[in-house]
Amino acid sequence: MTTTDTVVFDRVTKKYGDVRAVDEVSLTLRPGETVALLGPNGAGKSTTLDLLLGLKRPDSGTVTLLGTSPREAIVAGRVGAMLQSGGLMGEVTVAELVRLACGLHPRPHPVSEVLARAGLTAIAGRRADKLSGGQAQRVRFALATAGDSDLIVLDEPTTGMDVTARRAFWATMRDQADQGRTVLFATHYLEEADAIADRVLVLHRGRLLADGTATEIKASTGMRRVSFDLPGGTHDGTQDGTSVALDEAALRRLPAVTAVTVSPGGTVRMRSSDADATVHALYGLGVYPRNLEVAGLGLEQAFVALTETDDPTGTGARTGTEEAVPA
Ligand SMILES: Nc1ncnc2c1ncn2[C@@H]1O[C@H](COP(=O)(O)OP(=O)(O)OP(=O)(O)O)[C@@H](O)[C@H]1O
Repeated sequence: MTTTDTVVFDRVTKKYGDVRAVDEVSLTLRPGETVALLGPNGAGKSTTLDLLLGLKRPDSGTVTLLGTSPREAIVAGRVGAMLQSGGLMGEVTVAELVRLACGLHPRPHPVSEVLARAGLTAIAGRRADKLSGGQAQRVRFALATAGDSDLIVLDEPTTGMDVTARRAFWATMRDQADQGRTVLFATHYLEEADAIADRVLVLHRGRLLADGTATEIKASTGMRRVSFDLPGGTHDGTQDGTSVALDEAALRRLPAVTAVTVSPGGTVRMRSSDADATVHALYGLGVYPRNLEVAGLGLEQAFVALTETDDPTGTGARTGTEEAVPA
């Protein structure tokens, strides 16, 4: 393993016509880091991974892998990748496919070890094109870890895997990072990013909106979650039982509130940029909430808050009116 930075993007831009799929992105990934790449559909995650793997060339800026070009790093077997698309070769067994991948790698691991790590030993004799979705994902994972690579790139790796397979997969990846490898994965599962990644990158409309630990990203929004139950499960939550029109619209008008949902059972969830002011105003309305909780945002809510304030007009206006506040 080398101490050179594993990945360096220096002001990388990739355009498709008028679309800036990747827009002036600069980042550095280091050995031993597990990094999640997050972003809504079309944010530029796959394009970023393609640029990183040398499958696409930037229009401007430079991509450096392990101190050299993506192509050279890949030819030297220093990068293992598990991409979303692509069927597996037919007519061959899982073991034959893994043997082939190991045979092509300059620093291969033993075939039996690769099969075992991916949980494929029991189905090693099956035809590779006759597998379930989750099994096929595990084969792709095996191909990505066939040799001793410095960087492992995974595009939505756990899609289709069941809970047990997912757990085993991430334990293995953690192990790979502990051995000094860099693991970069794109995902839509924010809870996985939160639980597994040392570092989270948030892409939106091609730009890198956030780069930090999950904790830093949650805190960076400056937002808090405020939740409470309305007395009696109704929307009339006054102390003396008299009615206040406390519907979603009224809650939305409270100071600093940026999002509201009210469940049919009367549980209110709000997002606020100043929880003290919001709660104070709530009491000011004569409402006495039960089970009041004020907490930091989860990664999913932080992600929504970050990406929705990055609107195309640059005005910070919210997108969508029927916004949900994930629990
Ligand atoms: N070959 C292409 N030709 C034209 N536009 C493209 C091409 N590939 C991607 N794009 C556009 O570039 C932008 C980024 O796409 P990309 O596939 O990188 O996003 P993504 O974050 O991986 O999305 P998803 O989560 O849906 O997989 C999108 O607006 C997409 O429509």
